[in-house]
Amino acid sequence: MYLIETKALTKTYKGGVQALRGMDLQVPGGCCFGLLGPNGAGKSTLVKILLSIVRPTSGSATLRGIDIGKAEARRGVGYLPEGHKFPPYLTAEGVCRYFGALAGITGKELDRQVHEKLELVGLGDWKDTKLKGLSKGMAQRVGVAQALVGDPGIIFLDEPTDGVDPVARQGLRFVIRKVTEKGAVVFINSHLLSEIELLCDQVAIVDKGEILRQGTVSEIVAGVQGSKNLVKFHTDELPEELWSTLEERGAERKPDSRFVIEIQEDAEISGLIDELRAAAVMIYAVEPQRMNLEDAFIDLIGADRGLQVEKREVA
Ligand SMILES: Nc1ncnc2c1ncn2[C@@H]1O[C@H](COP(=O)(O)OP(=O)(O)OP(=O)(O)O)[C@@H](O)[C@H]1O
Repeated sequence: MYLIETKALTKTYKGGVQALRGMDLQVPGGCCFGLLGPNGAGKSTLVKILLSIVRPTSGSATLRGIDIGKAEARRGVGYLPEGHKFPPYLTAEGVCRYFGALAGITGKELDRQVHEKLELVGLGDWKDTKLKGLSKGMAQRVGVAQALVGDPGIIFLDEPTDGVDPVARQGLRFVIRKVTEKGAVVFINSHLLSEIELLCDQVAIVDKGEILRQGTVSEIVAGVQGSKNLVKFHTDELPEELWSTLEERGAERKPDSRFVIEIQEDAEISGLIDELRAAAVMIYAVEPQRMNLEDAFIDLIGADRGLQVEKREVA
């Protein structure tokens, strides 16, 4: 059973905007799932439908196998909205208590949950501070903590690292991993591709209300049109004769005694190293130049919009 599943989900807003055009999505448990797409792609609409904030026009969706039309589907669901505005007069603890109580948690269990989740996001010492006295990144961590109170099995986080500094961001990655290890799904909406690349086991790229591709980051990156397997070498100056043979095979000189060459298989790297060493050339570094999620995203969205997209240059 998938923890989140949608079938042919569509949404046409009043005025005729088709925000979703038949979305089929399956998200298993124990995974961090990233939803990526440009502005207006339909990401928030999808999350709002799953949380019953917006009604779909057609199609169906389930959370833990329960139809989203039933209130029961939302039991055990945590949510951090984008740009949340929790009352500034509440303390960090107050926010977590408020949302924990709304989820039906009471008494000692609420005390335990609130304490545990604030510690988890590194705000145990700030529990009595009012939100207006916390930095943006700290308030965001309070938002993550409240979404985790009650140990929900499905957690939606909209732009969770917005305003969070790099050290705290790493802390949040640790928190998310801990949660998914226990079998929960963390569903992330983010514009930060590098963050999604670090965090998510599964990614879906959406545009104009449709999923263009879904899979692991490496599966999505492997599908980039015209993606090349490039390797960058950093060596001593090459003898001219050797350079000529490499150039004939498509090698390209780069600054500071570096060159880049396309290979078909990783096994070719050893052969190249042997050739360089046979000519007594010192090798300082060999770096495969992998495409990243941003390249894949730009490639897919560009193709979807009929744009010619320049591939990233290897420096
Ligand atoms: N309440 C609404 N009424 C009419 N149109 C809407 C409404 N909400 C969203 N839309 C439109 O639906 C489309 C999808 O919007 P949505 O907010 O779901 O996209 P998004 O991918 O979350 O975008 P962003 O990254 O900018 O938040 C857009 O064209 C948007 O203008």
